Amino acid sequence: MTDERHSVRSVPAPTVTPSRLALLKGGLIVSCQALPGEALHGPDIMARLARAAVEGGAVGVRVNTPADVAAVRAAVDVPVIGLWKDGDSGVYITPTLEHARRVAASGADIVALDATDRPRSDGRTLAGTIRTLRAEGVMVLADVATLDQGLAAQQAGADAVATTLSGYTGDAPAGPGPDFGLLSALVAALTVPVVAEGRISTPKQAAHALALGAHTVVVGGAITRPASITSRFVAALSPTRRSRPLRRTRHDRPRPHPRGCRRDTRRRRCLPRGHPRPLGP
Ligand SMILES: CC(=O)N[C@H](C=O)[C@@H](O)[C@H](O)[C@H](O)COP(=O)(O)O
Repeated sequence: MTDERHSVRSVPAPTVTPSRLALLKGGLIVSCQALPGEALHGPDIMARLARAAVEGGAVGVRVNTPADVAAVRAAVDVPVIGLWKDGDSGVYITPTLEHARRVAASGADIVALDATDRPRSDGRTLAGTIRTLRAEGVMVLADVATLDQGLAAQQAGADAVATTLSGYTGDAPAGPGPDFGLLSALVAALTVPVVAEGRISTPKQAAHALALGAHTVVVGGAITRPASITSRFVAALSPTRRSRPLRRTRHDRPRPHPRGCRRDTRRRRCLPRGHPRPLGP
């Protein structure tokens, strides 16, 4: 369990209306997330990242942890999709009803949660969780990996469904790019808005998702994870010197240390062979 639950400041819950979802239609949502151990981790930095995304034209942002949601909520006036990653296996995106309530209370306009059919750590059913949140006035974005999960989430009352978890649950291997197949299937079968999310790394892919019928498109790492972006360039220049950003979730699980690397314990990362040890704090 992360310690953000103890540090979040209280923010009045926003007035939640379906028009919040309408505001996102046809636009780009930028996922502003940095996990503990990553250079950009922290609410203040996420707030600045969210502001930069809005300056660039984002119609919404997606933010992890109550603390980051509160900071971002105070910094931007676009809809905030909040979530709370807890753990790195099984159901870890807003895994329980209490996680969802805390995210909503921190100022999220919409709460994203794992809507797969896997067991939830509070023993509640997905349907019961969604029903309770909706009764409390919380809008729910259901993160799914399959068409059946999308149908079940809609049936349970989710306001929208996202392809977020495709490739991360063992239902199907993650491809290198977005799961446009699942997106199309969800668009054809559901009446609630479908959000394209996961491994969208180019403007062309984002535009294609909209052309396939996505209500809105979420892009994360390709915009807000400079370590990952840098490593792609580094790998292209010299694959043997590839640097590896620290990853914490199942989605971003730590990768094996490269042969001959040295540990930089102070910054909790590994240094490729030949990398100079950093100076200063
Ligand atoms: C699977 C999972 O845990 N996804 C998380 C959901 O909040 C984030 O780590 C992703 O960055 C986000 O979904 C955006 O995706 P991408 O960074 O690929 O554009």
